[in-house]
Amino acid sequence: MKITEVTIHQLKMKLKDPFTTSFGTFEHRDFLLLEAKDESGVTGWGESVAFHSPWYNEETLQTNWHMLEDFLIPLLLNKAIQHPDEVSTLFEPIRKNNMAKSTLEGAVWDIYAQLTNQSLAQALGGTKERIEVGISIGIQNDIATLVSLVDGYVKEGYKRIKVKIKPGWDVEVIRTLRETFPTVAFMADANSAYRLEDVALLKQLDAFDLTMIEQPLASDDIIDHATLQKEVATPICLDESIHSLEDARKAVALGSTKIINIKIGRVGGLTEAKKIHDYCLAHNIPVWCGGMLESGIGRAHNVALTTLPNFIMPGDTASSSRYWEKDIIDPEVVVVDGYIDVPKTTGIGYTVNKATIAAYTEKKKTYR
Ligand SMILES: O=C(O)CCC(=O)C1=CC=C[C@@H](O)[C@@H]1C(=O)O
Ligand SMILES: [Mg+2]
Repeated sequence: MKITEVTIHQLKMKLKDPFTTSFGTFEHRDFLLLEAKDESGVTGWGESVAFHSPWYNEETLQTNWHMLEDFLIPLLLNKAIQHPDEVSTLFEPIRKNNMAKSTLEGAVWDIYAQLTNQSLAQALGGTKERIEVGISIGIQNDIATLVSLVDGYVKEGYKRIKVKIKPGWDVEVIRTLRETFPTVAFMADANSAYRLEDVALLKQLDAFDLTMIEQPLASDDIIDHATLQKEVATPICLDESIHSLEDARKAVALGSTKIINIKIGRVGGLTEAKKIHDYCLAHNIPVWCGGMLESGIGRAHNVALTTLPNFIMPGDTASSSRYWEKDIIDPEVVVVDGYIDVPKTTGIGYTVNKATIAAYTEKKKTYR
């Protein structure tokens, strides 16, 4: 297999619901799509999950475009490879920049699956025919609004509801949700909003039977999470702290985490994501697939990854219609009663709608 052409598309898509983070509120999702062609003309697609500003990690659309154009595409273009696993090996001389790496590697996996007449799920070794998913709800202006949103999603059939917490928006919010929805599976994502000194407050959350608390402490920490896990009963799940198999190994060895949120872009691609999955399976650490407000292409990659056996907790891969008036794939990703049927067709399993992509594209560039 030889990649002979790459096109980077920069898109802006309006979010149906504004997305509030520590950095502010986003009305739109800006992102890169990467379209790669091999020498036989087979086309594969990848998606950069980097945001337009470095609030989640140090990468942005612009750093991704720079890394792809000046380093990663030149390393791969016209290079004969046998398997997508070789892409991350080719990229080893490049430090970090995992989201940029994942963008190109994902397109190669899509091409490889088509060339071997497999779905991406099959190419990864996945066997599930449907995957169970949850939904992530951002911080709301008041608790009544949050309760109403949760009620709607529970009625839609989502089996797990993820809510954000931060100092001042935590114990009372979770208490109200638990009192209103006694049996719903709730988890809380703190996005590093707390410190080890907040242990007494975080222990109060033990009363509400959360399935996990995601990333309570610093985004580059493993040590303090181990100390915290000894103090709280609720399982800690790491997201931002885990960038590689090595990070996962150390976090598991230290007892810093009982669950890992795997995000393909954060860990540098599907090959590394599979290695982390396999390691966690061998060490009885359940994993689930996190979300990054992806378009249909990133969503399709998440669906395929989630078919691996140790993805035993519902992930954040909600339906396309949760985010977009019109997604860029046909059919869109649809959640029915908390499940997504896994496509059986080759590659990512959804048709990429180039006309819709063009409608959202602000700029693009082709490399040969
Ligand atoms: O894609 C989705 O719907 C999940 C989005 C989501 O919860 C997150 C995306 C990026 C950073 C965080 O805010 C949060 C997460 O940490 O998982
Ligand atoms: Mg998270």
